[in-house]
Amino acid sequence: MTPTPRPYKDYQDEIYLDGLRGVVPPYPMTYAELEARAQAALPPSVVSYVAGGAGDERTQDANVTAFERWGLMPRMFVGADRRDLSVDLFGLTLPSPLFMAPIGVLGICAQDGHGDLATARAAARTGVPMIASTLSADPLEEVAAEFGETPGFFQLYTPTDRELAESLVRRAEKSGFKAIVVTMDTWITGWRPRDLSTANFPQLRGHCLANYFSDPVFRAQLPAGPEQDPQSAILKWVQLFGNPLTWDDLPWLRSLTSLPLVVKGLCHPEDVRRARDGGVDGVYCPNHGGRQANGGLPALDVLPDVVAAAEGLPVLFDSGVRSGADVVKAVALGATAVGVGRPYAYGLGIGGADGVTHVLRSLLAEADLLMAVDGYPSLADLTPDALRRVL
Ligand SMILES: Cc1cc2nc3c(=O)[nH]c(=O)nc-3n(C[C@H](O)[C@H](O)[C@H](O)COP(=O)(O)O)c2cc1C
Ligand SMILES: O=C(O)C(=O)c1ccccc1
Repeated sequence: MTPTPRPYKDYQDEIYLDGLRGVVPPYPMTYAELEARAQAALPPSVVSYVAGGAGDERTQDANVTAFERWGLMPRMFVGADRRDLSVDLFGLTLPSPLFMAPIGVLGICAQDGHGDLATARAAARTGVPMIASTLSADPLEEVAAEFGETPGFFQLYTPTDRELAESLVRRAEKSGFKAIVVTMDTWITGWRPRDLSTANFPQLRGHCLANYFSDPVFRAQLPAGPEQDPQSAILKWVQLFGNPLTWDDLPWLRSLTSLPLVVKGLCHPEDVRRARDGGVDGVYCPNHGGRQANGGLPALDVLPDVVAAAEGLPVLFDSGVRSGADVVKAVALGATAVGVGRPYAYGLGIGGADGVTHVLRSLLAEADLLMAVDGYPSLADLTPDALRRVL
């Protein structure tokens, strides 16, 4: 079924109509306010985990400021009164290029600890796909059950135990996930001063192991069920978590599933070419929101070379996207689909599924209105030519 183009600008009309009725917008309308309100609402250790990045966070900050160096050229006499933001990805027609990047330990951003389920509900309401992290507080089957008509993707952190990896993928297939996204850049976590300051990172584990604890292959390796002996279960997970995969493992990864396979963390054109030759269906170019390696390039700056090396293969992008204008710019630089991480985690922090829905609808309304105002009625019109460098 092809979804009809959605007039995302309607969110603006809704807010103004509420205003006429005397309703004050319950949620913030700028990213700065969203961040401030979420950080005030969430416990300090959760804030350090979500907001923090690697080293002095220069790469994380540069991800955001990289967008300021590009400007969209306005075009007139276009008559862009109807916009089509839809995207074809892996045989699916998505209503927009926006998606939610995988966030591990997302549960703790919601007051009831079930942030993964709330996010999946927001996906169902908005049509914006969620890439569900391996590291979730609720089993992937329960997360998938909340997606409604919206497709969902499963992000795999490949454990060292191949049988366990296979079991996770089979479960994702059975639950109706539409693609497997394998993250390559986080088999070990980077140097994160904020997490080190609060020293709470290890405690987060208790809130993100539902997929392991519910897995028969994992459970078979434990002396007792994780319910009776959580300590041993967590230690087992630590042993199995990070697999420093090499190119030799790509044929095995490819053989794991007939679902579309996406590799996340590819920034070097040579890696993109090798992944393409290895039969992946899409490449995903982020730098993990600057959480893993400091001293690197802003993700947006590597995007054009990744797109060129992908030679027509879909390119998913994230890291630093904070506005609808950023989504438009990433598409113009060649991204097929554009993800946000922290913005929706903050939406969850201030208002659960409603908060996430607000963040997503705001991003989409802003992108849609920008395309209307600047005369770009469809994503196909957004090419690198539409952009100029800000001097
Ligand atoms: C709190 C947090 C947890 C994350 N956990 C995961 C994860 O489990 N798997 C993964 O592939 N990426 C993870 N990421 C990275 C995101 O998928 C994404 O690349 C990044 O957040 C994008 O940058 P942004 O936050 O600037 O939008 C995480 C990011 C954050 C902020
Ligand atoms: O924090 C992250 O970015 C992430 O991906 C992760 C990795 C291991 C454990 C928890 C989160």
